[in-house]
Amino acid sequence: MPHHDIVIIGSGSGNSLVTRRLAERDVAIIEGGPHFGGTCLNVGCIPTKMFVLPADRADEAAHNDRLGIATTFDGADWPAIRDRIFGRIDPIAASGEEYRRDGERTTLYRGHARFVGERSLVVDLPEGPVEVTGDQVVVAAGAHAVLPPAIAASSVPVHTSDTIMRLPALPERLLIVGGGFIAAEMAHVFGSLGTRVTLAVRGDGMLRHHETEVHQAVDAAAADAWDLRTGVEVTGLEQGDAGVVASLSDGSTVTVDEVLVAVGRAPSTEGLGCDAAGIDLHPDGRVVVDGHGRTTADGVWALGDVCSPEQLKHVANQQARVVAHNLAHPDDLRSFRLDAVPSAVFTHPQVAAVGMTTAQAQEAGHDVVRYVQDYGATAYGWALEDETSRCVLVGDRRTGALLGAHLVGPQASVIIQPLIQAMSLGTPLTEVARGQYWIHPALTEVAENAILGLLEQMDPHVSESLPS
Ligand SMILES: Cc1cc2nc3c(=O)[nH]c(=O)nc-3n(C[C@H](O)[C@H](O)[C@H](O)COP(=O)(O)OP(=O)(O)OC[C@H]3O[C@@H](n4cnc5c(N)ncnc54)[C@H](O)[C@@H]3O)c2cc1C
Ligand SMILES: NC(=O)c1ccc[n+]([C@@H]2O[C@H](COP(=O)([O-])OP(=O)(O)OC[C@H]3O[C@@H](n4cnc5c(N)ncnc54)[C@H](O)[C@@H]3O)[C@@H](O)[C@H]2O)c1
Repeated sequence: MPHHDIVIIGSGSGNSLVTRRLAERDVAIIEGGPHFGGTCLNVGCIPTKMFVLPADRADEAAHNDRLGIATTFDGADWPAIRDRIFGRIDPIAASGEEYRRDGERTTLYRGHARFVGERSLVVDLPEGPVEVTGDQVVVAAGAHAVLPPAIAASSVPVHTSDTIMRLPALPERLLIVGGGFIAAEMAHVFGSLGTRVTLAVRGDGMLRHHETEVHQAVDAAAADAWDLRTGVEVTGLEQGDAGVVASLSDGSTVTVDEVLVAVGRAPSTEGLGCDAAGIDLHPDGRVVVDGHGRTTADGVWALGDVCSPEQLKHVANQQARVVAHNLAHPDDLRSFRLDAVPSAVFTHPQVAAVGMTTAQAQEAGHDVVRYVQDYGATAYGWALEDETSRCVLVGDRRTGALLGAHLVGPQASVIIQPLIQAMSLGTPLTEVARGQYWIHPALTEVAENAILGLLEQMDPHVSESLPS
C-alpha cells in the first residue's frame, strides 16, 4: 500500500501547495477529473475571461457611435476564438500534469478518491483501485455545477460551464438558466458575439446579492441586450423539430439550440467518504474547517471551494498558501483571511464588490452612511460619455470605517483595488483620500471622489481638516 508524507485530493489550488517549502516531502496528488489543474485553469476563471475580452471588444464596436466613431461588429469566428483559447490552456494543463507525474518527489494518481479510514483513501485508477495513505491529507476537491431537478430529470442534453465553452459552433439561440455569476458572464460572452440569449432567472432580477444600484444597472443592461425572463423556473425540456423547447413556470416556452445551466456549484464531498475519515460537513456539504484549514479529522486539512463559503480563486489561493505554510510549520499556524473578500463579475457592465451591502450593514447594526459616486461626474467618465456607471460606498458614521464598496461600470474590477486595500489594511479613509496622489484624469478618480463624498456624509466639515 503506497504511503506518502502528504496526499492532496484535487489538482486545482491543491497543486499549488507543492512549493519549495515542502520540497523535502514525498507528495501525492490525486486528480479524478478530465483535466489536470482544476476549475480555474480549465473551465473557470481563465477561459471565461479569455472569452469575455473578445465579447467586450465586439460590444464596444457595436456601440462606438456615441463617441463619434463609426464601427460595426461584423461577427465572431467562434472556432478560431475557442481554439486560440484552449490552444493556450490545454498545453499548460498537459505540461502541469506531466511535471507532477515525472516529479522526483511527487506521485500523480489519476482517478477518483474516497476515504476508507483515517488518512486512508481508495483511488479508482483505470487499471483498478489502489489504497493510498498519508501522514497528512489535504482535501482540495473543489465544487461542481448542479442541475435543478426538472432539468436533471429530462433526457435533453444540457451544458454547464464545463462544456459550453467548447461548443463546435456559436449557437444561434441559447437559453441560460440562472441569474448569478456564470449566467451574467456567459450571457455577455454569447450575446455580444452574436447569439440570441434568453435568461430564465428564478428571482426578480440578476445578481440579487449585490448592492441595489449595482443589480439595478445590470438588470437594465440585461433587459436591453438579452431576453430577460424573471420570476421563472424551467419546468421541462423537450427536443422539438425547431430546437430544444424549454417550458417555463409562467406557462411560456422558449425554443433554443443550446441550454446552459448555471444555478450554483456544490462542494464535491458527495462520494468522498468523509464519514469514514471523521471529517464533519456543513449542512450544505462543505467541509468544516477551523481558521487554519484543519478539518475535524486529525492530520486532514481542506482549502478552496470544498470548504469555503466564497467560491473564488483568490480565496482558494490564499487558503493554499496558508495550508502550505501550516503543513511545513505546525507550531506556527497561519490563518485564512475571512474579511474584505472581494469579487468581480465580468459581465456587461462589469461589477465589483467588497464587504457589506447597505442592507447587510444595517442588519449588522452599523450607523450606516452611504455615498453614490457616478462615473459620469469624473473627467474620465465624461470621456466615456458614461451615464449608468456608479460606485457605492457604505460606511459607519460612528467609527469612520469603510464597510463596503460596490461598483458597476467599466474597469470596476480594477478601480475597486484601492478600496479593498483600505478595508484590508484598515487605513483611515482620510489617509487613503489625501495621503497619496491619484492620477488625473484616470478612472481611479471615481474611487477618490467616492471616498471624499463618503467622508463628507460622515462629517460635513471634513474638508477643513483633510491634509492637502
Ligand atoms: C465558469 C467559472 C468561472 C469562474 N470565474 C472566476 C473568476 O473570474 N474569478 C474567481 O475568483 N473565481 C472564479 N471561479 C471560481 C474558481 O474557479 C474556483 O473558486 C476555484 O477554481 C476553486 O479552486 P479549488 O482548488 O478549490 O477547486 P478546483 O479548481 O475545482 O479543483 C478541485 C479538483 O479536485 C478534483 N476532484 C474533486 N473530487 C475529487 C475526488 N474525489 N478525487 C480526485 N479528484 C477530485 C476535481 O476534478 C478538480 O480538478 C469561476 C468558476 C467557474 C465555474
Ligand atoms: N467572476 C467570478 O469571480 C466568477 C465567475 C463565475 C463563477 N464564479 C463562482 O462560481 C460560483 C457558481 O456560479 P453560479 O453562477 O453557478 O452560481 P451563483 O450562486 O452565482 O448563482 C446561481 C443563480 O442561480 C439561481 N438559481 C438557483 N437555483 C435555481 C433554480 N432551481 N432555477 C433557476 N435559478 C436558480 C440563483 O438564484 C442564482 O441567481 C459563484 O457563486 C462564484 O463564486 C465566480
